[in-house]
Amino acid sequence: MSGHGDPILMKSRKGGPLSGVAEVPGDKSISHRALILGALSVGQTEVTGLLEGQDVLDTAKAMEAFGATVKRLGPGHWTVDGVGVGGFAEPEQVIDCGNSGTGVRLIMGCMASSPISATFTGDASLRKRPMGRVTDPIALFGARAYGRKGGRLPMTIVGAADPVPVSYVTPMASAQVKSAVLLAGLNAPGQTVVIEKTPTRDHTERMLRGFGAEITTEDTPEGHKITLQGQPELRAQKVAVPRDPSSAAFPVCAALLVPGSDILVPGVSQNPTRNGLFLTLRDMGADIEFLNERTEGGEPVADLRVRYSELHGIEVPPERAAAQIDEYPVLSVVAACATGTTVMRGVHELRVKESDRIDAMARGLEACGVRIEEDEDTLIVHGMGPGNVPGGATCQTHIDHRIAMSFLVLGLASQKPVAVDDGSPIATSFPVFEALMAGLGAQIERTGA
Ligand SMILES: O=C(O)C1=C[C@@H](OP(=O)(O)O)[C@@H](O)[C@H](O)C1
Ligand SMILES: C=C(OP(=O)(O)O)C(=O)O
Repeated sequence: MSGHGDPILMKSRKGGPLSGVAEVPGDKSISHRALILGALSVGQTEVTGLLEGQDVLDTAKAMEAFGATVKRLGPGHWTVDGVGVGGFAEPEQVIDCGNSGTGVRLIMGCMASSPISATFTGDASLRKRPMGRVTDPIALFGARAYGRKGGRLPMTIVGAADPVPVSYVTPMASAQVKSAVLLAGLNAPGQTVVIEKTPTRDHTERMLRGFGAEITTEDTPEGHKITLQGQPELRAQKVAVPRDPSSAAFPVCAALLVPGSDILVPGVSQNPTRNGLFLTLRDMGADIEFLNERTEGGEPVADLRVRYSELHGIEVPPERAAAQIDEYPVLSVVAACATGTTVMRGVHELRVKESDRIDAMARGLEACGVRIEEDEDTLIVHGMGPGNVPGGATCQTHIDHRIAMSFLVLGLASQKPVAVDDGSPIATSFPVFEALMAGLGAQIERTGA
């Protein structure tokens, strides 16, 4: 069964200003989808800027197991020879999605409407995460799921031999659930409809359209409605993956918190379903300039110039939650270093990520001397003001890359160093994090296994 490697103890400490250019890797969500849609297309898809994080590498392996041919030509440069919609072969082995909720949930969706079975597993974090949110809607297509109690991995999905199209209102704000339903709808006849009350990241819709599917979106009284015409022939594409705003968040927040810093983060996706953190930081007083705004690979991108700023706490608009869902851990670090209180409501989805991120951040921040209030759906951070967070703790990361990187950012701005018990999960989404942060002048080190 999947593990996540040996723990890597890491520590960060205060140093001089951060400066230079931070070229963060390709977007994780788009990288997964480029491989998956490439595998479901006819012909050879060519991807540049692919994130070579473990989550995406696990999806690449899975696509091979379902019959696609996936090749690496050079750094971030990959090809996928697809099998076409409905062409997935039955994998001979268990599909191990490692740490990746996106990987497992999207892949379950794409095989659910084919007459094949597949068994999925993942690491100790992924095996705790709920899969019922995907197995419920794919059952409507005719697929069956046999998993552990609570809808947990390992789990076998028996795809529908004779799928029917589905109309589904997502019960939670989740792009993974929306995408799983749309991907299942590809191999069903007729129209599959997804309605989401809160719009979530729209990469699946944008990319399906780019690969030739007939897909429309409209705002209706019931919510944001997406209609997909089933059984299209998807055609191979060239996909240029923009840089990941969720990874950019770490150098951006570090530069805002370390006095005297001035950095440039080029080519970061500014897709409005992903840019919530940058808007929130600006509301807190951050000096972020959006330069050279343009479109690359069908996504709006900009170069971000970020300078050290004295920040103040705010009530974060809850309607912005979906557009910054993965950024709350590092936002709570920024909030701890800001003056005044930051209130984050509408964030219950954080409890079912790689870890319970509300709990992980609350416990670690408390250990670093910050006062926190929380309930099921809320995190409130009482900011201590610039330079006033004591730090000096070892924070538990619970096999969660974003928790690890967030506390390492905190250590750059706190009085005493901050350690994390395990930085190894950082490789799932941001394998060059340490080198990139070192290049900016950040003091982050490994302190032993
Ligand atoms: O669809 C995607 O690529 C993702 C959707 C989000 O998850 P949910 O769908 O669970 O909100 C996000 O947290 C995850 O990092 C990536
Ligand atoms: C939640 C995340 O990823 P996933 O759900 O794909 O594991 C994340 O990267 O923050």
